[in-house]
Amino acid sequence: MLHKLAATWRHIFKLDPDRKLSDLALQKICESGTDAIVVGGTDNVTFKNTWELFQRLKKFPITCVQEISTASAIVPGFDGYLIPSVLNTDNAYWIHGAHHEALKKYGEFAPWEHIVFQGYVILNPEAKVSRLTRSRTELDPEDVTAYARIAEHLYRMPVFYMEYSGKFGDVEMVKAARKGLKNTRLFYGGGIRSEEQAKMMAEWADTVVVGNVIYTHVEMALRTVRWVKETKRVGSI
Ligand SMILES: CC(C)=CCC/C(C)=C/CC/C(C)=C/CC/C(C)=C/CC/C(C)=C/CC/C(C)=C/CC/C(C)=C/COP(=O)(O)OP(=O)(O)O
Ligand SMILES: O=P(O)(O)OC[C@@H](O)CO
Ligand SMILES: [Mg+2]
Repeated sequence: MLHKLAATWRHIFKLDPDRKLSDLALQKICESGTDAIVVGGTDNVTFKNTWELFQRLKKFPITCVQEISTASAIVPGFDGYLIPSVLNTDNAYWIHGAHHEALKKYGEFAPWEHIVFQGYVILNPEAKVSRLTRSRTELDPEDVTAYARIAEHLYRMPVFYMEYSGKFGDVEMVKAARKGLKNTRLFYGGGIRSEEQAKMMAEWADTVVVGNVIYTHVEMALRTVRWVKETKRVGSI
C-alpha cells in the first residue's frame, strides 16, 4: 500500500523530467538518504522524458514514484503514483476533470493500492502550476485550515500538499494547515535552499519536498536531507 509507505516519508526529492541532471548528481541524490524520489513537473512532461529518467533511476535501490500531471506521460513500472487534485481553484478540470478523463481511458489498469491522492493548495502566484490551474492564491490562514479540513474530513485524502513551488513559503500558512490536520499527512514544498528554511518547515510539515535547488546547487540539496531528518516535528496547535 503506497499510502502506508508515504506515511513514513520525512524528506523527498522531486525530479523534473524536463530538466537535465548529470549521472553523478543523480547518483548523489539517490544515495542521499532521502526517503523517496518523486518524478514530476508542470511543463513539457512527456512519456519520453519521464521514461528516460525512470530508466536512469531504476538502477538505484530507492523508492521512485511518479506524480501525474498529464495522463499522456504515465509510465508503467514506478513503485507508485501520486495524483494531485487542486483544492484552491474554481476550475473543476484540475479538481477532478482531468482524473475523469484519465480514468475513462486507463481506469481498468489503475493499480489502486499503489496510488495516493493528494489535495494541493498552491500559494505562489508566480509558479507555472498556479497559472496553469488558475489557483486562488490570495488566501489567509483560516482559508488554509478550512482546505486542510476538507482534505482530511470530507475527501479523506491521505496527503495535503502546501505548494509554494519556486518560492519559500509563509510558515504561518503551514501552521494553519497543521491546525486542520490529524491523520492526513502534511507535505510542504517550495524554495528550500538553506538550513534555516529546511528546519523551519520540517517543524510543521510531516514531509518536506525539495526540488529546484537540485538543479542549481546539488550539494546544498543533499544537505537538506540531514537538516529535515534531524528536526522533530511539533504537535498540532
Ligand atoms: C499501468 C499504469 C500505471 C496505468 C495507469 C493507471 C493510472 C496511474 C491511472 C491514474 C489515472 C489518473 C486519475 C490520473 C490523473 C490524471 C491527471 C492528469 C490529473 C491532473 C493532476 C493535476 C491537478 C495537475 C495539475 C498540475 C499539478 C498540481 C501538478 C503537480 C506537480 C507540480 C505541482 C509540479 C510543480 O512543478 P514545477 O515544474 O516545479 O512547476 P513550477 O514551474 O510551477 O515551479
Ligand atoms: O522546487 P521547489 O521550489 O523546491 O519545490 C518543491 C516542490 O514542491 C515542487 O513541486
Ligand atoms: Mg519546479
